[in-house]
Amino acid sequence: MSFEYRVVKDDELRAADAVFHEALHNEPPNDEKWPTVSRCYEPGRTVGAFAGDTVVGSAMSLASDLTVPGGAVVPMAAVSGVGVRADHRRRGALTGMMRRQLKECAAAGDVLATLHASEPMIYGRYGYGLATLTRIIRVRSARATMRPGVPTAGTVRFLTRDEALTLLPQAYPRLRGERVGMMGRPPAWWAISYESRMERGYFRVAAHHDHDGRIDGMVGYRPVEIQSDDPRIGTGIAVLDFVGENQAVENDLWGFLLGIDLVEEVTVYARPSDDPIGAALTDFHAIRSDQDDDLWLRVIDVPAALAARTYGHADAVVVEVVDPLLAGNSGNYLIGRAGAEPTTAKPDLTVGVEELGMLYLGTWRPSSLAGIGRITVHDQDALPRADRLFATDRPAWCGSLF
Ligand SMILES: CC(=O)SCCNC(=O)CCNC(=O)[C@H](O)C(C)(C)COP(=O)(O)OP(=O)(O)OC[C@H]1O[C@@H](n2cnc3c(N)ncnc32)[C@H](O)[C@@H]1OP(=O)(O)O
Repeated sequence: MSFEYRVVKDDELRAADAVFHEALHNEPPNDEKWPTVSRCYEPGRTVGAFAGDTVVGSAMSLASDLTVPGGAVVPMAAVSGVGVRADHRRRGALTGMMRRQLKECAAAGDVLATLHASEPMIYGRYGYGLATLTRIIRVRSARATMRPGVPTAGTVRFLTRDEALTLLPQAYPRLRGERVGMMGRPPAWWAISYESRMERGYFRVAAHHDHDGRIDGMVGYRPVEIQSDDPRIGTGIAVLDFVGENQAVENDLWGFLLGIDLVEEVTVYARPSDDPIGAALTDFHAIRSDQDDDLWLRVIDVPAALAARTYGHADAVVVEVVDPLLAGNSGNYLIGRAGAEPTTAKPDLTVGVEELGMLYLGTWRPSSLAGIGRITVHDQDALPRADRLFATDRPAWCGSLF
């Protein structure tokens, strides 16, 4: 059976959303919850796979933006809500939707697309490369004491639902700062990550306020059960959002979370790899952390993306980009301190568009990818230059789950 791929109409959105919920083994929202869930979708940005009139696959995106090396903010599609009905799987529905979605996003002017992958084996074939890494940090509260002298910056206070949904979107752009990999949070993001979670049940939201009462940090968390036969073992908390404007604010947010009574373990799901919490505690063994994949990035418009970021100090290299899905991207690019532009010069390196996504925010060095056979080197002398050109000062990090 072949599918039709097209943009989902407004009156088909609920059926498309049900496909996604069922693909994740969740019950689709009832009439009461649908008004909130419908706000998680932006009009005209959901692509469906249709068998006749029936939607059997769905993939949506939000119109957002991403901070790239050098500080430019680039239009980005934040892809989410991907699912195919279990009785229609492995017949190409996802492939058809991904291809159609890339075309739609390109037409909308998105230079990049990003997603968080449920399974890492899936999205490389569509040109998504693992572009930022994150740390899942677990802290045993009972062993966690802040060292004396750790700077603090204000106070933490719980927000009501209405406060959270009005005050946090206003505060976030300032907190985002210039960190590479951080993204804009459009209204639909707040519907997905805060409003829906608050509506589904217990989701606590607290904001950090500076000494003038201005919000400069936020955390959102929910309690989770810790498996144990010991009835005295308390609960755990899972922190799904944790952003502070500066280190002192983040120290306070950590202090707040680790000070909540009857909590055995605090797990923060998305922290940058350079979060210094371990060194801020008296007992480094109070924490355990796992590296995890964060943003998968697909460059939709290669010339625009390469021109948008800045590069380190090194002589130029010529990089050939190969993009089997969006042919206009394939070609040679001269990349140097002054920027990047198409060239007819012969390439020093050849990279697939997936690997370009891995290099773009500075997370991986070209020489590392060459060492594992993921990019082809025509001139070995170009590799250290490419390493310096693509390098960034600080690890890229997104921090917004979607
Ligand atoms: C960004 C997000 O929203 S993440 C959430 C993603 N959603 C889910 O995980 C929900 C549960 N899973 C699903 O709904 C579906 O299985 C999907 C969406 C992952 C895949 O949909 P399908 O229509 O079956 O994919 P399709 O038939 O187009 O397969 C495309 C390719 O990916 C491969 N593939 C698909 N799913 C998987 C998987 N889980 N593991 C490994 N390979 C996979 C297929 O083998 C195929 O490979 P090929 O190109 O070499 O032929």
